[in-house]
Amino acid sequence: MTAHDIPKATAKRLPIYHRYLRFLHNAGKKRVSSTELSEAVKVDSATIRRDFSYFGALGKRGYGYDVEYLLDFFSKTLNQDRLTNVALIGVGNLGHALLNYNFHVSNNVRISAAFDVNEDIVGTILSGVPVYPMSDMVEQLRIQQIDVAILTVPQEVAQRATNELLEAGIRGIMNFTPLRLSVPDNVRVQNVDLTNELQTLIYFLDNDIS
Ligand SMILES: NC(=O)c1ccc[n+]([C@@H]2O[C@H](COP(=O)([O-])OP(=O)(O)OC[C@H]3O[C@@H](n4cnc5c(N)ncnc54)[C@H](O)[C@@H]3O)[C@@H](O)[C@H]2O)c1
Repeated sequence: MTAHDIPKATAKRLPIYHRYLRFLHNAGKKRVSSTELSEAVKVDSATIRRDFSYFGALGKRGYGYDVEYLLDFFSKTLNQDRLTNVALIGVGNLGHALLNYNFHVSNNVRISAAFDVNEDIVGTILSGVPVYPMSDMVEQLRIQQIDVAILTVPQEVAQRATNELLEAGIRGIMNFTPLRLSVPDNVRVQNVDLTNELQTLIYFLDNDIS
């Protein structure tokens, strides 16, 4: 089974499993039961067993799951062994926060180039990441073989910046702007909306849905 055949909901949980397995492995644990895993990652054990079943029978009754084997398996599935360089477009409030964070918990993704129009920061290095002018974007993305970008520009310029990203051959955009971007079918957009997330949380609390 390839990553493409895994249901989307399962694929979304893989990084959560992966992070906890890495933690267990670092702590020297050799095996873990689905109940233990369930309590740690807050996913019910039936879901965990079903998720894992997509990868073949990985668990053994009465033994649980082999931590090292699972970790190795998930690392490969998630491409954790490969470093992916990501670009950040728009280094304002949110962009700065993301640059500071720079995905420290993960060994395999990092923002390696940032782009902005603000003359005050262009040409500087922020949190170890060079900030280039937008006019260098197409060239830099090609040189650095970057095909994923995080978009944190003002809404009014979001489509324009996206068009430039498309010109540079981008394949995936993590879109923090409120604009629904127009992209061709072969480009994937992941919209991130914290307000939405917060409202969903409040809705669940108000309606007592677990
Ligand atoms: N999804 C969320 O939950 C969430 C949360 C906060 C903000 N946002 C959105 O994220 C975006 C950024 O918010 P912010 O508070 O960091 O804004 P900001 O104004 O602080 O930063 C925007 C940055 O983009 C740069 N910029 C402007 N035009 C540009 C262009 N054409 N090309 C490249 N860079 C350009 C600016 O110089 C600035 O550095 C906004 O669209 C905002 O609505 C989303």
